[in-house]
Amino acid sequence: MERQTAPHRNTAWEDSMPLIIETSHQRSQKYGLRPDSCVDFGPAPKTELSLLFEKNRLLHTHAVPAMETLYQQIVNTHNMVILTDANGVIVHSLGDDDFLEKASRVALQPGAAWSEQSKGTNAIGTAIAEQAAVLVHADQHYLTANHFLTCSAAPITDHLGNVIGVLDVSGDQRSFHKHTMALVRMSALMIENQLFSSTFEDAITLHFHARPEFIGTLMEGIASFSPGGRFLAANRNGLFQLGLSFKELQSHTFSSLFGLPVSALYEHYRTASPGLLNLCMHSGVRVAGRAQLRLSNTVFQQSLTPEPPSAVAANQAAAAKRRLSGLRYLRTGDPQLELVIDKVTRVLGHDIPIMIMGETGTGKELLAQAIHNDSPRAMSPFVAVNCASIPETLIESELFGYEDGAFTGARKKGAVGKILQANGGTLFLDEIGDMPFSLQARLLRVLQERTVTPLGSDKSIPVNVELICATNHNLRNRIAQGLFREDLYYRLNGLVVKLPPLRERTDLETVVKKILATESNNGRYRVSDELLQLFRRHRWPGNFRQLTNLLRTATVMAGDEHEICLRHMPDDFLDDMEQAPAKEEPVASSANLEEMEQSAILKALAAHGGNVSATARALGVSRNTIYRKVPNLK
Ligand SMILES: Nc1ncnc2c1ncn2[C@@H]1O[C@H](COP(=O)(O)OP(=O)(O)OP(=O)(O)O)[C@@H](O)[C@H]1O
Repeated sequence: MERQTAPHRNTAWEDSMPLIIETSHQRSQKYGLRPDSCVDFGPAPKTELSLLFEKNRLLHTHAVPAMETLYQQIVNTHNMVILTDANGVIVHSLGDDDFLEKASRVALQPGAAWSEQSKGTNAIGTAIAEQAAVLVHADQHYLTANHFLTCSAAPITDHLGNVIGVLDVSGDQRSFHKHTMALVRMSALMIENQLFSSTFEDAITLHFHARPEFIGTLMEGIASFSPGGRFLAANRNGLFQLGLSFKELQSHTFSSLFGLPVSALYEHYRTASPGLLNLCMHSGVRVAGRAQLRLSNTVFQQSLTPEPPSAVAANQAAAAKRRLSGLRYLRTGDPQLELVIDKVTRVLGHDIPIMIMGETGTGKELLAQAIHNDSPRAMSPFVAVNCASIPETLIESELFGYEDGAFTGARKKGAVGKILQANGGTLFLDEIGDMPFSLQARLLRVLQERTVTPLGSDKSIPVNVELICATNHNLRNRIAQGLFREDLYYRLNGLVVKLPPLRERTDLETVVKKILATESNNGRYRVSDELLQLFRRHRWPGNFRQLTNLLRTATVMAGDEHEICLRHMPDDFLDDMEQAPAKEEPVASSANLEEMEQSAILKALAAHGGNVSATARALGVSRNTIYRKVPNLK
């Protein structure tokens, strides 16, 4: 019987697939598997899962944002996004509920092994065996039990080129989409770049490309050098552009590769607005570059001294960067946001916990970081913890830290928890509503007693942190459901602010321009009027995260063109627009009536500069009504 191939095949990469599948089937046979083999689909024991998460903590941390972004692109398509370790064991998965249930029957869940040895030909195992992106469709899977699937996987490699994991999208084979593989490969690259950026501190990192507009995109090459200019590593695109292997590059320096002494690089960044570097690679190809200097955990864009940077320079540059990411840079003209910024500005430095509410991607973390940067604690650490993305079993050790050998799988020397890491600075607890109930009492104790006791230790360590929390749950509902402690809630909600969703923002055009300026590095792109109209009608379920991602891809699609228009939009975005042509009018349930009332009051407040009496007069209601309807105003 002829095996099915995924529809719409046409690239060279796709042409090599039949051979890869054939070879993989031969390997599967050698492993002693039979197409009708029954494999173990049972869930993995909890202890094994804890160890798996602990071993892959770094990969997981950097992969989750890319996975969530990827998932937003394929939501409601009967697909799931999967992250595995280097052996094909699933570490994390996100998916549509209906498909998750079906998937759990073939063990597409954390702890399950998808190496070729255990499941025969499949995208994850075959991507590991081939060290390449692989699409396995329907009956190309070796096991008959997996024939209902279509899977696209891309390996994730570290800065040395070792495969450390796999990113995969698996779904019902009837939901095959020709863009999925490209999305998976782009997301894997994004994770690799994230990991790469976090690997080197005390280093010069050069972002480069032959076309300046590609700097800051996924296409850019990245290479790191020691402060003295010795080559350390390059990302996948960096190696490709340099045209040398990692081994060959090890004997090179910044100067031998880019024809410029490191001292000239420092000199370049002494000027007030240094612009892009114009470099000539050892091969004679000219590239544009932007250097980034990382010193002792501090990232900064521009070295301010002629000498190899000192700690003083690092502090100056870090301060410059902080000024550029303070609250006033979030002001882009939306009245609801203006009100939020005014409120948080008033409590800065008063040790009042701030609770930021808002849908996913509305910029809660960005706001928290800006609050920290403008606060008197700006010189101390800002530490963010996402309570929803850390597996429940790890939150406790992540937050409180642990002593040597406190639990199986713990690192030998113990670890400092995030609370202590934030000492003197700000602790940002994202998705606080997802904090396990059992840990909420411990967190409350830390806040009240201002001490932390690491796991496996009997010593309490004094700690002083400013707390900012964020949630997209309604915490009062969670209290009513017995999922969130009321006492913790009242300890956390000193000032509650709500970030408006993108669809309600009145500054969409400014926001789009701002994102395009950041993404394209030199502001060369603009969005066509027609597309902007479409953006205004869209519901933006992923808010800023979705918009940023969409514009990032669009700038790559637009290439040399200056105007981004409909044809640069991905199909799924256009499909969404067709299905939901206009922002739906809100259905008047009592819950969203309340929200609508609140939103109208907030808008009126903004129009009256936050003056409650003037707002009350304008709306024809009493001041008390306003305080009652917007309880966070006090
Ligand atoms: N005002 C803004 N201008 C430009 N980009 C923004 C803005 N706000 C947020 N973003 C971008 O949107 C993405 C999501 O932002 P952020 O992580 O702060 O949102 P969030 O509300 O904390 O999301 P989640 O609830 O999912 O954790 C980030 O890439 C951020 O840089």
